[in-house]
Amino acid sequence: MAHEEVILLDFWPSMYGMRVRVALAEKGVKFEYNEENLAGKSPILLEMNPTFKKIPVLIHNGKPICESLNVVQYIDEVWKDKVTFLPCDPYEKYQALFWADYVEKVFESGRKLWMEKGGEQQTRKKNYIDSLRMLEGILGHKLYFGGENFGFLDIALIGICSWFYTYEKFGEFSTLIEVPKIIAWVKRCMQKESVSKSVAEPLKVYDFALQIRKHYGIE
Ligand SMILES: N[C@@H](CCC(=O)N[C@@H](CS)C(=O)NCC(=O)O)C(=O)O
Repeated sequence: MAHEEVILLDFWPSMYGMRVRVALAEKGVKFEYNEENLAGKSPILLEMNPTFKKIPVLIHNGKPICESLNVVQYIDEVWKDKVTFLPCDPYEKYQALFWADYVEKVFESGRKLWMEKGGEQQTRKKNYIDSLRMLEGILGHKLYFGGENFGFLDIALIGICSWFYTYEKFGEFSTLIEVPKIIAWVKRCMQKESVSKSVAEPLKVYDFALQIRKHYGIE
């Protein structure tokens, strides 16, 4: 493709942002990274995503694409010459999209582990672990969710590895014991530079979570 401008509006601990970072790295697309301050959103974020005012936003030659799974599909279609994320077979493709959508539930149950307080932590923990176990079943004995290749569902989920430590600390469990195949999958994914260079450092994320809890008086 001729000269093009690719800008990513992002926030470093965001699992949604990590999807886009990994997708761009997988395709070898160079981009300008713009870190957002979500407590004081930039005029460009408000202009580029007036509907939700959320990161990530990919700005391709001046035009915004919003919603992380949408952005990853866009990247897959625009930069076709490298790897492909979604299978060509319609059934396989829509299965991948279905499970990528399910990942939202996993992210949301993980968020409740560290953002909510009160007596329901055992239920939250169970919901979170059950949701990951469901995905563990989908992974089965495959190398990646995409089979032999790292694909769309792998990209949709991988950012969660930056948050495992935080979830473990607040939920008091071991991810390795609960979902060992997911941990083995994370290790395989981390061997890819596109992943290891794009995901956030778990201890830094934990520190961030502690600050947010303090800010909202969750202690
Ligand atoms: N469904 C959206 C979720 C994105 C999202 O929740 N972004 C958060 C950061 S992780 C955000 O920008 N929050 C700012 C806000 O809610 O005001 C996606 O997949 O892109």
